[in-house]
Amino acid sequence: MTIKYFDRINRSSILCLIIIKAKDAISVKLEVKNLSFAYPKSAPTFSNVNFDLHSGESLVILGPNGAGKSTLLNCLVNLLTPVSGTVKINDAEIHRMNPKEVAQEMGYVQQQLLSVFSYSVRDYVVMGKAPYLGMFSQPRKEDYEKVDQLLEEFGLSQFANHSYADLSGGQRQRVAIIRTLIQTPSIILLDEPTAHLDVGNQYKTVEKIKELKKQGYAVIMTTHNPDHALILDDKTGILEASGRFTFGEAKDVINEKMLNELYQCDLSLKEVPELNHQICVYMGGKNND
Ligand SMILES: Nc1ncnc2c1ncn2[C@@H]1O[C@H](COP(=O)(O)OP(=O)(O)OP(=O)(O)O)[C@@H](O)[C@H]1O
Repeated sequence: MTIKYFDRINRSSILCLIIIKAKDAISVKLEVKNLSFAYPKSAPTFSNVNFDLHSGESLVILGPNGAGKSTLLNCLVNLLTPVSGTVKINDAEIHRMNPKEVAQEMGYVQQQLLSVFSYSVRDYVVMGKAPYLGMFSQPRKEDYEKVDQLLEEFGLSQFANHSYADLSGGQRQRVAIIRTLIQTPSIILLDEPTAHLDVGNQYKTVEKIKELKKQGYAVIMTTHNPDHALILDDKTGILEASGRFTFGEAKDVINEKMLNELYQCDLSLKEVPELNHQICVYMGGKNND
């Protein structure tokens, strides 16, 4: 088993959540077969993870703290080597690809975003182009124009010339997503992209993912909020503490029994007439009264 260095993420501009984009309308297929992983001298983190994801689809991965969601994403982007199983993008096995090739296909926004960069936000974001640049080449004017356009779209223009290190956790998270979009991968993974966000920015992020799907991206995100899966109403993966992974449509895999067992908490699913999906509500023990 090989644990690759975190530092590679910066060099190759792989960022953590997963999004897949159809480059120039090319359709993309991510195929995960019988994927199992264990840290050294530890019980398996997960076993036999199986799913396919296509361009324009999203996969929301739910699971309690420590279940292995980040570990699974790290295996998908080839930062961790699984004990067994395969990950293929358009039939190419990811473990046979070099870091630059992986970064051209997959953009990864990790959960822990380092605050050590002294670059301006604009320069940090444009580094998303790194997988396409030669050793001595520079980003082009069009690359900076795209950066400025995305900063504007995400409401972050006023921070363009600020130091990345001075941003708040939530601002860094959104800037990291923009850097991933500049990377124009075929696949983007987002690990808890809403973790540092206020409630408004959480839902804006979910809406952004809907937009990205429409543009042809496929998105994989981890979250602790089942409502994100219910809103996106697409593929959902449930990773239990036991390492068992269940994959299916949100409406087929999310139910009250599953939620209560997964989170060891009194949760209900409620219909909201104005919405065409259910929402998850904490019952505060009312179900046990
Ligand atoms: N480098 C490592 N070596 C050994 N064990 C590890 C390592 N990294 C993580 N773990 C363990 O693997 C398990 C899964 O961790 P992981 O971070 O993937 O879970 P998670 O579902 O993403 O958790 P959270 O929701 O709290 O972010 C945990 O028990 C964690 O302690």
